[in-house]
Amino acid sequence: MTTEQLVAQIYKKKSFLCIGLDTDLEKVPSHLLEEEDPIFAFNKAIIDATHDICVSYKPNIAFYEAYGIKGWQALEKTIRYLNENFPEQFTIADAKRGDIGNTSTRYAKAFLEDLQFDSVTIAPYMGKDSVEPFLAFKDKHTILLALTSNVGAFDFQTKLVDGKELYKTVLETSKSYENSENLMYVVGATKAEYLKEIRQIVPDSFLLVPGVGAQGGSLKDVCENGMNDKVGLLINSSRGIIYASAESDFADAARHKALELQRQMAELL
Ligand SMILES: O=C(O)c1cc(=O)[nH]c(=O)n1[C@@H]1O[C@H](COP(=O)(O)O)[C@@H](O)[C@H]1O
Repeated sequence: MTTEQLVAQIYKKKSFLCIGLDTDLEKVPSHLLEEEDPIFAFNKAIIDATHDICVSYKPNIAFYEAYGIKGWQALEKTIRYLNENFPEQFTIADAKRGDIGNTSTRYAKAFLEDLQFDSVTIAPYMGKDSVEPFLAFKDKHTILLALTSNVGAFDFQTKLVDGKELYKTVLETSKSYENSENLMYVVGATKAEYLKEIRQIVPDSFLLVPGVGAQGGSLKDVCENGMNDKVGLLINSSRGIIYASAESDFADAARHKALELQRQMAELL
């Protein structure tokens, strides 16, 4: 999917919501555990109930890998279901990969070519040759961790290196990578006060902003500081939406929570 197509969807739906499919069998309604593939059954119900009010889905790969081959099969079914039925959705493999070049090439092939995700999250720590293999895919997007939502972000990301915060160096340096137009960045919603400065470095890039809902980030603060003239934001919420209820009404409850966020987004557009 191109960035222009993503922007068009955002204006059409008046939504820049990304729903996180962090599917945990300890949290899904117990009646689903009788299904042949409970993870996929849960994801499908959530997608069917919310696809018209969000523009993106982000399965976090850890939640699938944790169930071995069955988890991977559920991930495959989920991305295939999305691509076949809702091709307008921007899909994110939240895998946080990145390795020496030839290994990154295999990760990129797995998520962008084999599974056909639109994008994948990448850790920048290993630098240029670990990121560029992902950027080589046309109309696919590499979402680089810049300033993350967790407390550990202060261990390295905000530390001064040669007089500059490390996350700023990540933003600036990555702009010189080949095919850097395919870059997006992760900035946690809990770090909204940093967004104005981040926008000075990457005014046009899309930012994936997780951390509203369960982690306490504010949608309003993120939009005030981080929105650009093409919106430029994808706001992710996972637990706050998908686990709104653990009963048989879970999909309706998820829709209700997603709708609350979408309505706030529509007002901010
Ligand atoms: O890359 C991410 O998506 C990510 C980066 C970050 O800084 N913080 C963060 O929470 N995430 C992911 O975003 C999701 C947030 O989930 P909730 O806190 O349940 O909304 C999880 O899948 C996290 O792994």
